[in-house]
Amino acid sequence: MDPDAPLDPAEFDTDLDPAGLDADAPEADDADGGPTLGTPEEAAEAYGVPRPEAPARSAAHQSGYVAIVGAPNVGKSTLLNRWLGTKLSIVSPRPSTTRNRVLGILTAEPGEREAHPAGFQLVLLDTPGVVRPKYRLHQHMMRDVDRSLGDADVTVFLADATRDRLSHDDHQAAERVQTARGPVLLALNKTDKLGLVDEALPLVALYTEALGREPDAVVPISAQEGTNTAALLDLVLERIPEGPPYYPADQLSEHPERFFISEIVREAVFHQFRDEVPYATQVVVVTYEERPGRKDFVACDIVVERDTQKAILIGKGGKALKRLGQAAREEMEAFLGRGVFLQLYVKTRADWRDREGHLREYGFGR
Ligand SMILES: Nc1nc2c(ncn2[C@@H]2O[C@H](COP(=O)(O)OP(=O)(O)OP(=O)(O)O)[C@@H](O)[C@H]2O)c(=O)[nH]1
Repeated sequence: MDPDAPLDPAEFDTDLDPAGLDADAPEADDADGGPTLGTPEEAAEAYGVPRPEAPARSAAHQSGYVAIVGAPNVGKSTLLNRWLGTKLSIVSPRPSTTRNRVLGILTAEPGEREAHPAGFQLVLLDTPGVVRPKYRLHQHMMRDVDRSLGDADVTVFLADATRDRLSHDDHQAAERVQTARGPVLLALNKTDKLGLVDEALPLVALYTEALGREPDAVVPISAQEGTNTAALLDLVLERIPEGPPYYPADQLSEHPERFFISEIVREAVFHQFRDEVPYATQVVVVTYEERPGRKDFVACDIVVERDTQKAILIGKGGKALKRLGQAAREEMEAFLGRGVFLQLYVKTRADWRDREGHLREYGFGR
């Protein structure tokens, strides 16, 4: 059997009412629920980290880069989405979902926010979870992390508040964060899972030791519930330089729609398949056509490393692939706000995660 032969194109063309992603997005930063953690000052005091002198709130427009860095699965993409008030970066319960740095642009135009009347623009960088590289792919991912740390005016070092000690990946992340160009804010996430926020206190000392310095601030948050995420944003803004916007006010990202389309398929793979399959999967958008008066036409290759993985993705009688396509199409329609006609093809590229040629073809290392 030719591994590259297209399957019967899985066609997913039912009439779904495309719903705006915003409809499901949590209210930006004022959601109820989770423990109330108080002001950043109280939080910093509770966590025994003196809050250093923060610069006075700027009267001029501010702009800068903010890197969100941490071990896999700590909630970096969830925080990016929370701040943007929309789902831009894919999220899954499995570690190492994010593979490229995902850039989201948060703009407040002059007069839009009372606390920041001059307006601001933050270029938020969601980075892949820090791991010890096992494949060449991981090396590219870690280069993305380092590049983000080098670009960032402020780094948010995100950690899981529910751990009782640092994992190997947390240590690796702390080591990389040591190279951050600007201030480092330690945010302890998932506090909604704690009975008392104080349970996370011992982590502050452990992270301080791993970083080799005191963080510039410590903030317990819940990215999922929106607890203290606005306070964290305020602490970030206090450290962002004055400057003009880099991007037009209505631009949310610099990635093309094709990038998000491939990420949506990849996210669906993470949600529907277990073990190694999602990690061995890359998605390439082969065709993306907007067709006036008709649904958009999207064709994607789903690339895996082994024929056994291909068989799993396709499933008996193509059932698994059909289910995957249906979920991905619904998400795409919500993202694009338009109807989509989606075709998926599964292909095998042996060991692509370790083949420089394939990695370049898939956009790593550019
Ligand atoms: N309870 C709880 N779960 C959270 C919170 N933030 C994120 N999560 C969950 O943690 C899991 C990982 O979240 P992601 O945002 O994908 O984490 P990430 O750090 O971007 O992950 P990688 O891509 O692996 O680096 C998902 O199941 C999220 O729903 C939180 O504040 N509270």
